[in-house]
Amino acid sequence: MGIEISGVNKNFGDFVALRDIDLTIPSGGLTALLGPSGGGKSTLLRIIAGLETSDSGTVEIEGQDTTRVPAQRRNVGFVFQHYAAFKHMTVAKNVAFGLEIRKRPKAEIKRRVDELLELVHLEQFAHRLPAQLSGGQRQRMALARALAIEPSVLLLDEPFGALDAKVRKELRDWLRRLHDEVHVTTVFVTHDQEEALEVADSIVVINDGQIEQVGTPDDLYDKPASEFVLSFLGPVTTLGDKLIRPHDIEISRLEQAAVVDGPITRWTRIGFEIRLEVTPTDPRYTEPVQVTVTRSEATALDLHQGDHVWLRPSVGAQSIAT
Ligand SMILES: Nc1ncnc2c1ncn2[C@@H]1O[C@H](COP(=O)(O)OP(=O)(O)OP(=O)(O)O)[C@@H](O)[C@H]1O
Repeated sequence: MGIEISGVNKNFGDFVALRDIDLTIPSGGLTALLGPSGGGKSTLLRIIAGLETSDSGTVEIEGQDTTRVPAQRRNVGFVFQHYAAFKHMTVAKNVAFGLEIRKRPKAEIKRRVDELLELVHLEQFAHRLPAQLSGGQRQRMALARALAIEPSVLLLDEPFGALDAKVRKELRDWLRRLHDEVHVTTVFVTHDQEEALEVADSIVVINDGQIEQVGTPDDLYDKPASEFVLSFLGPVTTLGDKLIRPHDIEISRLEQAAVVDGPITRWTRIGFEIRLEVTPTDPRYTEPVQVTVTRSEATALDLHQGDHVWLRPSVGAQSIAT
C-alpha cells in the first residue's frame, strides 16, 4: 500500500518535467524526494497531492486510485515552503480550520487542536497570530494544520527551505521525532542531501525528470547507482580513472603501490578538516586530486604542503569508473 505511482509523465509545453515515473512509497515511512533544482521533485509531489494533473499514468494512495480525484478529496496534508496562514486567525483557529470546514463537533475540534498544538510544542502560542511567531514556529503550525484532518499522506515541499541553517537543523530533528510518534506516510521534497540523509527512511533521487535511484540513506551513500548519485550525495574527486570521495583516499608519504602520486599543491584548513590538492605527476591525469584528512591524521602523517605523496582508495571505498 502506501503510494503507488505508475507510468507518470508530465510535460509543460515542449518541456519534459517528468518521464515514465514508477515509484512505490511505503506506508508509514518518511520518504525524501531529493535532487537538484528543476529536476521535477515538486511536480511529482504536486501530482501526488492532486494540485497538478499528470499527462499519463496513475497515482494510488492507500489502495485507492486517486488519479482523477480532486485534491480536496484525496485526504492529503500539504505544507509549502512559504506557508500561507490565515493572518487574522489565531494559531489555534488556523489549526482548527480544516476540521471546522468539515463541520466536526466543537468539543472534538477543541480536543484535537489541543493535542496537535502539544505535539508541535506550540501550546503556549495558541492565542497568538501567525505574524507573532518565528519562521520555525510558523512551519510547525503549518504541520499541525496539515495533520489536523488526519491525512493518509503528509506532503511537505521544502518545508524548512526558507529558514536559517540552525533552525532548519532543529526542525529536521523535530520532524524525525514527530514522525516516529505519528507514523503517517510522509513525503518531503528537499534539494539538501544532508537533510535527506539525516531524516529520511528512504530517499528517491530525481534528476532531469527521471528517478536515478531509490534506497535507504546507507544504500545510496554506499552503493550509488550512478555518477550523478555519487556526486550529488557528497563531494567527489577523480583518482586515476575513478570517481571517489575525497575522504575515501589513503595518503602516504612513503612510496607504495598507488594509483596516483604527486606533490601536495594546496592546503586548506576548515575546522577539524584539512583539504589537500595533490597534482598528479602522471601527465595522463590533468586534474588535481582532492583529498580530505582530519587534522590529527595530517599531524600523525607529518604532512606539509609541497610533500610528495602516494594516493590510493582506502579499504572499502566506493568508487565509480568515469
Ligand atoms: N506550471 C509550470 N509551467 C511550466 N513549467 C513548469 C511549471 N511547473 C514547473 N515547471 C518546470 O518544470 C521543471 C521541474 O520543476 P519542479 O518545480 O518540479 O522542480 P524541482 O525539482 O522541485 O525544483 P525546485 O527545487 O527548484 O522547485 C522546472 O524546469 C520548472 O521550470
